[in-house]
Amino acid sequence: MSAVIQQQEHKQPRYDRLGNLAMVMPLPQDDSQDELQHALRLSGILQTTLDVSQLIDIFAHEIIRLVDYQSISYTQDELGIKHSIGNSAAHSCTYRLVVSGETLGELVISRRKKFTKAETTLIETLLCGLVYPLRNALLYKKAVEAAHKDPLTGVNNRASMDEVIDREVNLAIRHKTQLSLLAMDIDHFKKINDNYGHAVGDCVIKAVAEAAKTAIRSSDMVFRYGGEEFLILLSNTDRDGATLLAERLRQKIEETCIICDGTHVSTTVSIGVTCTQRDSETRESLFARADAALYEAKSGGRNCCRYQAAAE
Ligand SMILES: Nc1nc2c(ncn2[C@@H]2O[C@H](COP(=O)(O)OP(=O)(O)OP(=O)(O)O)[C@@H](O)[C@H]2O)c(=O)[nH]1
Repeated sequence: MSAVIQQQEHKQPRYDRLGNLAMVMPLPQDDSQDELQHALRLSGILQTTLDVSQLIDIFAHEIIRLVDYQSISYTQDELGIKHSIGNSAAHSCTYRLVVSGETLGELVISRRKKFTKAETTLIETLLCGLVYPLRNALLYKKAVEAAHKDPLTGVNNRASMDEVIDREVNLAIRHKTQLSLLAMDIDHFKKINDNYGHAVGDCVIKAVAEAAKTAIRSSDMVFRYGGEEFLILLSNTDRDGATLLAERLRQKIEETCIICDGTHVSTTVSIGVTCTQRDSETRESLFARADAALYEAKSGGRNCCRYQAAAE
């Protein structure tokens, strides 16, 4: 196994106090104008997208003409971004990208041959062309995520459900697969608020969301649809699969001891289940059946799951 040699570790590009691009990195006396031109040109090309992965792809594609490398990988932990191009090699330069005190992530460039001083200087100058477009792309990604996420639980919000449901129903009809919908509601949640206070109520909502997130596959989606109501969309899942998952989730929540600021709380949920059955299926028909099934579960004593099929 070959050792990875950190040729530059956690090297941060420097900026003047105004964040002036031309002043970002100290340029060598020779060829400095050329390098600056490359960075400015690169920056212009990179301004054309707000997609982080695409940005790294363009950066990688552009710099290969100037610096030979085997791989480039970019990681941004906060947004869970990991994007790699090529296979990593023995020698690497690692850069922690920082703008105005804000960390944008880490970029690693590697190759079999050691990088020369002139090459690392060039890479650092080129990175100046990347950081501002990258910061804009990350800000955009954060804003888009915030618009689609419920701030309390981190799961998708109602607006997000409204955006995806039609597409998912249409896909299921077109591909003749089954889409299942679970409507899950916390039982007697008002009592939890009344007995323990809203902070504990919020903590219970978070715990239920977490249980739902961990119970589903990565292709499935959880949405907080109302105060203590969640919708779960299961693609490629038929009645048997959906009722099995619903029952497993119900049991898991029943068995979980939720600890909120030292207070131990237990709770249960009722779940209504339905799935797409015919080509005329719409979001309205699916929602109506999931709702009716949830109502049946509530009136059937709560802490249970019910399935509602489409009328013949
Ligand atoms: N803590 C907290 N409470 C919320 C939130 N959203 C809604 N609620 C409360 O959730 C409660 C829901 O009460 P109900 O609709 O009567 O339902 P329930 O008590 O769960 O009764 P069943 O659904 O019939 O089992 C209300 O008291 C709302 O104020 C929230 O974000 N946080």
